[in-house]
Order: sequence, then structure tokens, then C-alpha cells
Amino acid sequence: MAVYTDITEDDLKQFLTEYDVGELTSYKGIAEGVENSNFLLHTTRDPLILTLYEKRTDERDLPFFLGLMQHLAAGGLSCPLPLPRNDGGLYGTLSGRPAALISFLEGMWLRKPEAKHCREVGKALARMHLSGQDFELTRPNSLSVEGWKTLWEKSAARADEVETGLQEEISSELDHLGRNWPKDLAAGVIHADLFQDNVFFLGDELSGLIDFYFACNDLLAYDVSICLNAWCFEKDGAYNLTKGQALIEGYQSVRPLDKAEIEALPILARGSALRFFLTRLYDWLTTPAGALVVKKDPLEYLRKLRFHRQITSATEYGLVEERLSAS
Ligand SMILES: Nc1ncnc2c1ncn2[C@@H]1O[C@H](COP(=O)(O)OP(=O)(O)O)[C@@H](O)[C@H]1O
Ligand SMILES: N[C@@H](CCOP(=O)(O)O)C(=O)O
Repeated sequence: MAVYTDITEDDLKQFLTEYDVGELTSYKGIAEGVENSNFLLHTTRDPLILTLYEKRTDERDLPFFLGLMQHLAAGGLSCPLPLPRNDGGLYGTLSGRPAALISFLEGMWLRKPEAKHCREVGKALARMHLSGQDFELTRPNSLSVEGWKTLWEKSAARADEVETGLQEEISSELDHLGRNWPKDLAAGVIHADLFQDNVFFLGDELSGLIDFYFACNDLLAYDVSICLNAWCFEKDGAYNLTKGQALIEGYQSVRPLDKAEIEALPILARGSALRFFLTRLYDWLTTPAGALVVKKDPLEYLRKLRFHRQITSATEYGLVEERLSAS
């Protein structure tokens, strides 16, 4: 359960006086997510999500994240909308943390997605990329190659506690990615964390995207590689080619990848696997026992990273040849 900061009813009621949301009738912590503290609020009007921003969310980035949700929603993408305070601001302070109210999105995230769902995710991701093109704020990706190095420095000395030999393997992986990371691919606003728990469905229909708190400006195809990692591996670690094909086809049906992006997919997927390995490793080593959060397994992403090292062409992710030669 991700509730790092507890709130009192009195403080919450005081916080809500700054908004036009009706009377609070109940609230409870949400037992999901790992980054921020989330609460479901019922009021005499619509249900709401209250988010208290924690360690990895820099308050200075909130105008970007919350403004992006407004921008994407205005462009027709289904995502939560931040509620403005009476003074027009998009967030305030609660229990000493920056805090915002966002609209409640109907739907559920899928525990067992199928290829047809991956196709919808690919489409939604591409729509988000197109819609983000005219968003006026920018935010560099603090979790790209340089950020990975900083994270790694904090965990490297203890990495072999998790698996023998990791220190050497990851250091050389970082060197490799640093030397070969693509620079000249199409870039724009990316979600950067479009995992299963951040995509809601109503039945088989995608009802919206949530959790834009890693969104940033980076390579668009890097976001595709994040989704391949998050959606197209089975629990036993096997890559599901059918899901990969569906996700890539869904994406390309809205925004075709160009030749350079396609050729870069294997290295981008290596990088995105490393990125999630590193945050998970850091959390694994530093989250205190008894914290109200379910820690995620870094080794899942180490296995994915090793898989991507063997890939020589995007066709091995399910990209079909006709597309490759046509672009
Ligand atoms: N706008 C929303 N509408 C409905 N549920 C939400 C919304 N935002 C968050 N949630 C719920 O809270 C959980 C955690 O939210 P998330 O933004 O992923 O947190 P974190 O950033 O801590 O990972 C989600 O899995 C979902 O159950
Ligand atoms: N998706 C990341 C962790 C971030 O959690 P989220 O709940 O914000 O998606 C991972 O799986 O490592």
C-alpha cells in the first residue's frame, strides 16, 4: 500500500475548504502504487483522488505534470483532470506535502492483459505522443542515462547482495548504453511509466491513462520500449511476440515509427529495462522493513535487460517486415 504520509480528517477538511468540491463524506488510503500517497475521497459531489507527492516527485515539476494532464484531456485523451483551487492554483499543501486533487477515472487495470489490450495501449501511447507535441512546458528526463548513473552510484556497493556479479554487469551495461544511446530520434512528451497499473479499461475498452508523474521530454520510441517491457513479457519471463506485435501495430496505426526509431528499439528497450531495474534496486535496498508499500522485484527487470541484449532487430519484438521496409 502506498501511503507514506498519513492525513487527519481535520487537516483534510481544512485543505478542502480551498476547493469547490462539496462536503467530504469519507476517505481512504489506496492500497496501490509505489511513488506517492493516494487517497480516494467521497464527497457530496463526485469522487476524487487526493495525491500527496513524495520523494521522487519534485514540487517544481508539478506545473508540468498537472498542466500536461489538462493539455492532454483538452486534446481528447482520457486522463484525470486536476481540480483548480479557489485561488486558481493546481495544488496546495497537506500534512507538510505538496498535494493535489484530481478527477476519478472509471475503470480497472488489467492483471492479465491480452494482445488486444496491448494494441489499445500502443494506440493510446501514440495518441498521447501526438497530443503532447504542442504542450508548451518542457521537463528533461531526470531518469535517462545521466540519472541512471547517479542512481547506480547509490546502489552499486550493495548490488551484489541482490545477485552476485551485479556490480560488474551493471557498470559495464551503463558504459555501453552511455556510448551507444541514440540522440537524433523523434522526441516529445512521453509518459515514461505506462505500466499495466497506469492504464484503465472498462471491459476490453481502454478508458484512460493515469500517473503522469514521470512524464518528461524524451525520445518517443523510448516510451514504446517501456511499454514493450511492461506489457509484453509473461510472468515466467518469456517475451510474448504476439503481444509485442499488437502493441507495435497499435502504435504504428496512429504514429508510424521511422527507420531510425525501429533500428534503435533494441537499445532503447535495454535502456528502459535498466531504468526500472535501477529504481527498483534502489527501493529494494533502501525501503525500510514495515513500510506501507509493496516493493517491486528488481530482478524481473534484470532478466528483461539480459533478454534485450540478445536482440539484434526490432522484428524480434514482433515488428512486421513490411512496415520495416516501407518506412
Ligand atoms: N484518477 C484516478 N482515478 C481512479 N483511480 C486512481 C486515479 N489515480 C490513481 N488512482 C488509483 O491509485 C492507484 C495509485 O495511483 P498512481 O498514480 O499509480 O500512484 P503512484 O504514483 O504512487 O504509483 C492506482 O493504481 C489507482 O488504483
Ligand atoms: N512502474 C514502476 C514503478 C512506478 O510505480 P507506479 O505505481 O507509479 O506505476 C515499476 O514497475 O518499477
